[in-house]
Amino acid sequence: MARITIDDVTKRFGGDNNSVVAVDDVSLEIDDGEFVVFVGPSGSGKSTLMRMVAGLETQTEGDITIGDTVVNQFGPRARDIAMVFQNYALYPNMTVQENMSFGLKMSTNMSASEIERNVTSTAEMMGIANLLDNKPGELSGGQQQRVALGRAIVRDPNVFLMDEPLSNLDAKLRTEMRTEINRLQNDLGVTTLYVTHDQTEAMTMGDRLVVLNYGELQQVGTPLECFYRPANRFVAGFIGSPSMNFFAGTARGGTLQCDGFGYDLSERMQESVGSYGDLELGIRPEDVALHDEAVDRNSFEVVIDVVEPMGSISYVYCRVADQESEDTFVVEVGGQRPISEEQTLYAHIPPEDVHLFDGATGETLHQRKLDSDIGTSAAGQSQNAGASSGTL
Ligand SMILES: Nc1ncnc2c1ncn2[C@@H]1O[C@H](COP(=O)(O)OP(=O)(O)OP(=O)(O)O)[C@@H](O)[C@H]1O
Repeated sequence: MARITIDDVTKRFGGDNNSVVAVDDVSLEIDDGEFVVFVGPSGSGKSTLMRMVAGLETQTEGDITIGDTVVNQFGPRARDIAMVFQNYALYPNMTVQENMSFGLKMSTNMSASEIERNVTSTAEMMGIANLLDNKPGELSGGQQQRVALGRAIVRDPNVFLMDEPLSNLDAKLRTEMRTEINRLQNDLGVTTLYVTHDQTEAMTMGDRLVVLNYGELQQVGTPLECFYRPANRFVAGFIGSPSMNFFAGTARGGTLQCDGFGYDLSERMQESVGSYGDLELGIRPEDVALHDEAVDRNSFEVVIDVVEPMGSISYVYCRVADQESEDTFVVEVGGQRPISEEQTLYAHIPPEDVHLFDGATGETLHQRKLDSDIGTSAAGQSQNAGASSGTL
């Protein structure tokens, strides 16, 4: 097990004239035994950051420390890490037994019988003991992924690095393996970095999320902190599914004038943001209410675009009435509530659930109220990149 420190790390690809900044001055501390998920859209620098920790890529600037050792000059072998990739990277001509033994044979002085014992017990733990004589081509995707995980675990490394390990699996298997990786990480207690672009995966795995966009750190915090206390509009929009709804508007004298409706800013909101300026109002789909009539000044008529039944809930895609804009926002309602596209309904946005963002910078200016303290992150630190925490 090991603590990992990433210190002012930048990675630029290409020459001076057409260089790409894949990772931009990222600093991060990962605790011994912690499970940290790098999450962000495609091209945000997640894999590059992980590959630098692995020693597969060299940073342009900054230091990476594993345990007490600055590993900048060390190749992957010397870092005592095990990686699991999206494409499994199993050797097709070797049996499962041989695939799992290979790393141990190459990098340890273990005897053949010791290696066999370790491989067998890990294969039993992973539920693949009956497949040890098979070759990867004879296995399903889920079984291959178990072998890839088993091969990493049997090496008993200081650090696990996993780059989108579940993205080739179907939805059901993905959910199963997600639970399994959580359980394994918990049992083994090995420091783990996990890359995904899937925010649902990110929310359900890991002690802390590292949210990246365009190579820049947006927020580091527990999944709940990132969900309820997003550092900026990007995090608010990225974490949570369906995404937070946003309404752009201009505040004048305490009323936020959005396209098609005015929203009275509460006293608490005005304390956070003032009464004038360009803002974006953010509200989660589960926090918007749909009524048969306007309940107060902060209600507005909507046109129902599409109703998506999901079973216990439905997603209702709405537009603000009498607007040319085709933009929709989504409301979550109970699955048994009958809603049709022909109905006239009014959306109500409760002030206690509203987030407000700076219209120009996206910085969080005001956060929703919470019923309880969501706690601090596992490492006792929540790093909000360039954002105020706002008023509760
Ligand atoms: N070897 C390379 N040469 C040039 N540019 C690269 C190289 N590797 C990555 N990049 C660029 O660096 C940026 C970050 O890429 P990276 O693969 O780290 O993103 P990512 O968040 O992991 O994306 P994805 O989810 O699509 O894998 C992208 O703009 C990418 O095009």
